Order: sequence, then C-alpha cells, then structure tokens
Amino acid sequence: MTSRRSPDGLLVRTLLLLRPRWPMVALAVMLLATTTATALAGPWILRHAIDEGLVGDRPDTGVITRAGILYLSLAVTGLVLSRLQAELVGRIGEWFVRELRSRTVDHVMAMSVRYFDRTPAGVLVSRLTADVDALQDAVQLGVVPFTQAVLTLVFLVAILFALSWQLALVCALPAAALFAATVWFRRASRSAFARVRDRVADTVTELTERLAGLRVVRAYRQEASTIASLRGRSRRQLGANITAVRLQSCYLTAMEFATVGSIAAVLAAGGALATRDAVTVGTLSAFVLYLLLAFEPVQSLSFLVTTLELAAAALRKIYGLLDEPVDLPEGTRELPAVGSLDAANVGFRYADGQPDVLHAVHLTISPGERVALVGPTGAGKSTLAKLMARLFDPTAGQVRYAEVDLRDVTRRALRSRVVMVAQDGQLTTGTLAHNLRAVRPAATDGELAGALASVGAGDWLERLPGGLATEVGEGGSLLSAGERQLVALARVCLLDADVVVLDEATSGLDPGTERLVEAAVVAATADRAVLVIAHRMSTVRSADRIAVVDTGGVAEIGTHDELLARGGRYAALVTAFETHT
Ligand SMILES: Nc1ncnc2c1ncn2[C@@H]1O[C@H](COP(=O)(O)OP(=O)(O)OP(=O)(O)O)[C@@H](O)[C@H]1O
Repeated sequence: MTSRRSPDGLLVRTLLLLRPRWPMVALAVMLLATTTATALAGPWILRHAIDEGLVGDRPDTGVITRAGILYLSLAVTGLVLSRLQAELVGRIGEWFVRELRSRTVDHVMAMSVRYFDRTPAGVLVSRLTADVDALQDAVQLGVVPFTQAVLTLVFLVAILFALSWQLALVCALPAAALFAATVWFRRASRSAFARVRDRVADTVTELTERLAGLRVVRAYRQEASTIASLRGRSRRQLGANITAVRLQSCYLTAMEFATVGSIAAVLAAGGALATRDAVTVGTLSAFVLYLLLAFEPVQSLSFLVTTLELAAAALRKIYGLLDEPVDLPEGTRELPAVGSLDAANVGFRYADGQPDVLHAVHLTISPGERVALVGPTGAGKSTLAKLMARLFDPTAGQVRYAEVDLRDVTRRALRSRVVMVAQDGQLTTGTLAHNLRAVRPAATDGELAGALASVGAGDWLERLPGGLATEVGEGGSLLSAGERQLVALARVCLLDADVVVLDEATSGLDPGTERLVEAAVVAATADRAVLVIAHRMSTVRSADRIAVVDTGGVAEIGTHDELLARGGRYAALVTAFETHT
C-alpha cells in the first residue's frame, strides 16, 4: 500500500490539495519572510552602531540611541507579525488535516467488504489516527519553524557575502561538509522513519486483532504466545526507533563541529583582514554574531527534518490509501418503488488470476418471494448472497433491482431496499438504541421499541434494566448470539427494506432461543422478498423456490416438490441431510 512517490510529488500534491487556501498560504509565507528579516536586522544595526558610533575619535551617542530605537521597533513589529502568522498557519494546518481525514474516511467508505477482508483494521486505524496525528504535529511544530530556518539560512548567506565575501568564502568548506552530512541524513532518515511507521502499524494491527479475538485467545489458551508475539512486535518497534534516534545524534554532532570550526576560521581570517583594514570591527562583530545566529536554525533543522520526515512518511501512506482504486463507487440513481432483484449472467472471482467462484449465474427474486440457497460447502452461496446485496460487485454480468444495475444506485437508496443480515458481527460498541439507530438515525425510542416488539423481543427489552440504553459491548459481546440476531432482525423492520438477504444462523442456539429467532425471522421478513442461505430443512421447505448452488452456478431451481421429483442434486442433498440428522 505504501506509495513510492518522490518528495517533490508529495509536495506538489499537498500544494494542490491546499488550493482553496492558497491566498492564506501566500500571506503566511510573506509574513514569515518579513518576521525572519526583522529577526536578522540586529547584528546589521549593531555593525552600524559600532562603526559609526563607537569606533573613531569620539563615541556618537546619537547614532547609538537611533540604532537602539530602530532595533526595538523592528523587534516589536516582528513579534506582532509572527503572532499573526502563527494564527494563520494554525488555521491552514487544521483545515488541511480535517480535509485529509474526511477524504480518507470517504474513500474507505466507498470500499467493498473485500477491501476490508484484505486490509487489516489496524492499518486503517493507524492511517486515521497515528498518521493524521503525525501530520498535525508536523503542521504546528514542523512546517513553520522549518520554513523559518530555511529562510533564515538563505538570508544569512546573502548577508554574509554582503558583509565580506572573503570571510564568507572561509565558511564555504565547513558549510559544504554540513551540506553533505544533511544529504546523507535525509536519505538515511527517510527509510528509517518509514520503518518506524511500518512497525507502529504492525503493533497496532496485532493489538487490534488480538484484542478483538480475545475470546479465541482465552478459549485456546493462547495468552503466552499472544504476549510473546506482542513483545516481539514492540521490540522491533523499539529497534526501529533507536536506529532513527542514532542517525539523528550523528547528524547533530557533525553540525556542531562545522559551526564551531567556521567561527574559529572566521576569527583567525577576520583578525588578519582587520589589521589590513580589509574589514571593520563592526563588520567582524556582525559576521561572528550572524554565524552564531546560523547555529540555531541549522541545529533545529536536524530535529525539524525528523518531524517532517515522519510527516512525509505519514502523508505518503495516507496518499497511498487514497490512491487505492475505489471498488464500490456510489451511483446516482434512485430506485423505482417495486421491483425484482435479479442476477443477470453474473460471474465472480475474488482476485485476478484466481478461478471464477461463480459464472453465468441467473437468479430472480420477485417481490414478496422467498428463495432459499442450498448447496455444498464452498459452492458460492455466501458469495452470491453478498453480490445480491452489493457488498461487492460482480466481475461479469449485473445485479439489478427493477432492471437498474446496483452500481448505478445511490448507497442510501440501495440500503433502504436491500438489506443483508449476516450470522453475526453486526453490532458495534454502544447502546442498544445506538445500534438500532444505525439504520434509521431519526427513529424515536417508541419506534425502536416497536421494532423489537414486532420481532418478538418486546419482553426481552422490558426485562433489560437499562432498556434501550443498555450497553451491548464490543461487537455485541454482552448479548447472547440469539439476542444479537433479534436486534439485527429488528433493524430490518426499522429499515422497512423490500428485500432481505439472510444468512441463517447456525451457531449453537438453545432450542428455546432458536424458536424465538425463527419466529423473529418470519416476523421481520413477512411481506418482503427473501434470499436466505438456508441451513435448516424447515427453512428450505417453507421457501417458494429453492436454488441449488454447485460448481460455481445455480445447478437447479424450483419448488421442494419439483426438485425432489427431478431426483437431481437437490434430492441427493435432502437424502444426505436426512441421513445425517
Ligand atoms: N474473501 C475470499 N477470498 C478468496 N476466496 C474466497 C473468499 N471468500 C470465499 N472464498 C472462496 O470462494 C468459494 C465460495 O465461498 P462461499 O463462502 O461463497 O461458499 P459457501 O457456499 O457460502 O460455503 P459455506 O456453506 O461453507 O458457507 C470458496 O472456494 C471459498 O474458499
């Protein structure tokens, strides 16, 4: 997922993203240049004060006083302008980070469930939290000081040559050494920080997965191996961080040597030039002061490069995510009031180069009709069901509602017509009300309770001490499997969808709960078209038609009696089922 884009590409893309804020950016750069110039005026004023006011026969207090007043006014102006500029940059930064976050969320929302199958949740969490936070830090603490440091150095080089080109040339050798060290540091730190971010994402992924699967960890006594694995990831993260910090300290030492060396060389050469009147005392003093002023931006650049490298690595990853092609784009069409849901010549494969899981499938579910999908394990029933609910798109053919290709339909229109009820994993942390309102945010408490009552869960709701405010836990873990099903079915009633695609629960519900859930399914799906992946014979028998999925397609379709009479695959499946039970 990492995009190997060049830093220039990164900068251009970022500037293009900032387009709506370009006037503010231009103003901020102008303010920055002005404040940098005022901050550098001090030694120049001092030079004037020394050469014109102090050196000579008699000190001229007028010159010194005027120099003092000028220095003070410039310093105050610089302070005021830098406050304005800080405010402006803060706003631009906040806007940029918000824009990036919302684009990332929008992009991820346009992805199919297949994308989430292959992209660990931890990686997405890391993009939206750690990476965006790194950018926020960089904007506030990195970009402005970095630009200021660079501007200061550019102005300083110009000033040093203007003061004395001979002394400026003396500094050329240490400056060249410094430049070489900076180029090396930039290269080395880029890969070091990309590794740091990769290690952080690894740790977050593992942590998320292990915590989400805590029950499995407990059930299979995997505590020790989980702790060992997490420690291993943590150690690798620490190792990557230490390498990055070591690089930084090497660079810092090289920089200090270069600065100290150039001051010593300037003092030696300056003394010789002064005795020959080639430079004035004021010029030499100003020159050394300017060199001391150079130390701070050069030193801070080493840290700022680190912050910016982190931000660039984060930005590269966020752009990488934004560059992943959207595989479930939203259409613009609304849907007619009534219609059949049909698969027309549908083919599907999970990845390029893999064999087709489904090919040339035709299946129509008319309004109000109940169709059961049966077939051997791995035949493609779930895949077909997910395609019918547009959890992802077919690789060939079309899935249509009232003859409209689902790819052309708005997400809202589709979800209010076709809803998929999976076996589990449909609830999120929060209250019962929060989970029910996920499908209809404007529903009143009365409507929520009504939906639960209509699937036979009214008594259950009344027995809950917290009522609709009851917390369901992560993934609904505080509810039983049967209760989770009831909530999912109540959602179908709230949505008032026309077609329900249902993966019938197989998890070991006790007989009482199983009957309750069966009754809830009947209540929630009455008067709606249903496509059910059937695991129980009673569900199969009660269907209007049964589609036998086998070898990548619908092998047989008809009523229970028709298919039995035909004596084909369905008859064989029923015989196998009856022998088994
Ligand atoms: N995310 C995936 N990536 C790659 N292959 C997959 C994926 N999901 C399913 N498959 C493969 O697609 C084929 C059909 O799977 P599917 O889950 O649709 O079958 P099924 O009939 O529902 O099986 P079951 O009755 O066991 O649930 C299988 O060979 C399966 O291994």
